[in-house]
Amino acid sequence: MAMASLQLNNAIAKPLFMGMRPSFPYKKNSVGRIRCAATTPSKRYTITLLPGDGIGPEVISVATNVLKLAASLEGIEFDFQEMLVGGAALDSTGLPLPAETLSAAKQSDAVLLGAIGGYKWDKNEKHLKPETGLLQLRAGLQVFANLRPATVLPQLVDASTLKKEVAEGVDLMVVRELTGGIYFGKPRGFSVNENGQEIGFNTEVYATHEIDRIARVAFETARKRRGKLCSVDKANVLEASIFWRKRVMAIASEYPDVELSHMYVDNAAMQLVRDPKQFDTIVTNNIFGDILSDEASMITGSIGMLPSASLGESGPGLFEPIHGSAPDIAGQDKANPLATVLSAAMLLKYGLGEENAAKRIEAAVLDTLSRGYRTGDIYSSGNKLVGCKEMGEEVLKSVDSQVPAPV
Ligand SMILES: NC(=O)C1=CN([C@@H]2O[C@H](COP(=O)(O)OP(=O)(O)OC[C@H]3O[C@@H](n4cnc5c(N)ncnc54)[C@H](O)[C@@H]3O)[C@@H](O)[C@H]2O)C=CC1
Ligand SMILES: CC(C)CC(=O)C(=O)O
Ligand SMILES: [Mg+2]
Repeated sequence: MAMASLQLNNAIAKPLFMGMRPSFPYKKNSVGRIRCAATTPSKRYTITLLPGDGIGPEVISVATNVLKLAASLEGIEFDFQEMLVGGAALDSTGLPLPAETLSAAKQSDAVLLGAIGGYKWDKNEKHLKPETGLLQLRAGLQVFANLRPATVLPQLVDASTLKKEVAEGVDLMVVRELTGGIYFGKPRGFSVNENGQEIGFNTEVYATHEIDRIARVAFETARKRRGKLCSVDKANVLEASIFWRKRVMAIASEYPDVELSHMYVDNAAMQLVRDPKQFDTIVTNNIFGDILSDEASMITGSIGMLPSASLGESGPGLFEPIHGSAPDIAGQDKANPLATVLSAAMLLKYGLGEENAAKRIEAAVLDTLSRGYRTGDIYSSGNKLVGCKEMGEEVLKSVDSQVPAPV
């Protein structure tokens, strides 16, 4: 648990995911030409692995190998404990988040998750859905700040669905509130209204402290980036958004150096594809952040490229790709593992404070892409089409061959 309580401070004290920026100063070299000398292992961390469902186990297997190798080159060792979550946990234990999984996660230094969910469990009652297990995990770890960086890598400009001149150079960060809002609000449920009609309902609710703490994370994040924060809400319609905006404006007085703007979520969805370069840091609630980050991922080429870090005030962070279990491609070796590999880099950097090992992974991903390897979701002609496993093997080769990144 050594570094765990430092996570949020660490995350907001440093430029978030600067390593993904095209200007990242790493030394690219041909695979196999240079072999880094391993240092003597001196640090040991416990990592809880939660592969989950669908493509989850495929991408976790790749990311774990990359994590191990990159860390070992920095003298870091891991004790991995693999636990059940989601549909896999339901099938084995009858619960989407068994108590022993949460307990193991809480006691570890960081948690790396693949994805949960699948057709098999879609008709389950709410409390027996894989998704409920994920929400319980996030709430149980109290990881309220979900950082989702969307960076268009120079190697992948052609993979973007947007025109080159629109996509090129995009580097934004979505700061999503993760443990409140409509995904958790009460009352919720099914009922019958006064006309005898069946209804389903949820509640979007935020308390002062929930908005204040995510706003502070977002202001700190923006301060370390390009100093611009856009708060996205629906304050023209929703009381919860009117309150959100009021609190964000109140917290803004603590950050006079950060330029704050506000945008309605429908406009934000449109602006993201019209002119994404206008955004630096976006702060928004749980559901809007979920949706807008999926949209932002496509600017970068694929949802298979976007990592995330979920951090709290103390305790281990949760690191996961932003995508789901992709049942349509599960078990076919088609998944892009890079979002999970990059989530492992975020784990090292923000979860453990092991920035050099994180840089090794980020540099290896860039190197692998520079060498032309592409999974189907980011493929464009002239490149080498590979599956999930082969992409993982190529990233490992790049990790193995890198000059250590500068501190
Ligand atoms: N954090 C999590 O574990 C999440 C779980 N889910 C769950 O996942 C299941 C499927 O949900 P969907 O709405 O289909 O979202 P999804 O993100 O799983 O898939 C959407 C589309 O993107 C593709 N895709 C996703 N990840 C990819 C990757 N790494 N490489 C290549 N292609 C990739 C899929 O093949 C699919 O066509 C559902 O049960 C859902 O509840 C959804 C989102 C997040
Ligand atoms: C599966 C949901 C619980 C959440 C989701 O889609 C996400 O966090 O990206
Ligand atoms: Mg989502």
